[in-house]
Amino acid sequence: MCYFDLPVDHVHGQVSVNKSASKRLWENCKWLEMFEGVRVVIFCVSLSDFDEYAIDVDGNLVNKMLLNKKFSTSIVTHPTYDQMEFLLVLNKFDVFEEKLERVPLTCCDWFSDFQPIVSRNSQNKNISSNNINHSPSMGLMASHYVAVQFKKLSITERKLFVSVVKGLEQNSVDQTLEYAKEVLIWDEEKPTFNFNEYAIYSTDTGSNSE
Ligand SMILES: Nc1nc2c(ncn2[C@@H]2O[C@H](COP(=O)(O)OP(=O)(O)OP(=O)(O)O)[C@@H](O)[C@H]2O)c(=O)[nH]1
Repeated sequence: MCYFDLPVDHVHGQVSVNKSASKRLWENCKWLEMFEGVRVVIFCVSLSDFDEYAIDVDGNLVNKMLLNKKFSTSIVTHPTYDQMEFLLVLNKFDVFEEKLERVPLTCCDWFSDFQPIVSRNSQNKNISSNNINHSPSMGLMASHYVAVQFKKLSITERKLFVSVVKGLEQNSVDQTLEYAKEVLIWDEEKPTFNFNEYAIYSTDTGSNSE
């Protein structure tokens, strides 16, 4: 199992990709030096991990989403990332949607209290999620729920930004990288930012309180 962290060098307009094997991440902390000067960490998790299993560092078979949870918690609370913004990228949305038709999200212990309100319209994947006359799809409800679960992990006051992506679609990836740039701009303007104004327009899934 591997994780991607994408340090975005906003000043130089560069994005460097760092794919790290989780085992090495736990055993060797030299990689922390690579994050010097990085202002946003893009933490990538496959939504489709919820019913998959992997061997952890102790040799136990563990649900991949629970491993993501453990790893995410350790990253978010690590002092190295104290001053960095976090963007959680929930990848493989297409696989996730397809999988939800066969496997309930609740099969993962962490998501056991997921109770979507299912209407007939929400079954129809052809309906645009932007159409306010129709319920959101199961995929959207479930990805929103997963995002909130990750947000709840942050014991700090820090905001966790979330983007849902289909990694094989260029537009989808581009949108996420654009969002990462917006996060950096938000970070720069934070000291003069009007938070009340932001609350009105934000489509973000919210903070820990949600
Ligand atoms: N359908 C789909 N495939 C994807 C997406 N993102 C990555 N993949 C594919 O998934 C495969 C595994 O890629 P990664 O997730 O990068 O690799 P990995 O982490 O070693 O694999 P997993 O442990 O299975 O997640 C590759 O064939 C990718 O092309 C996505 O959003 N949708």
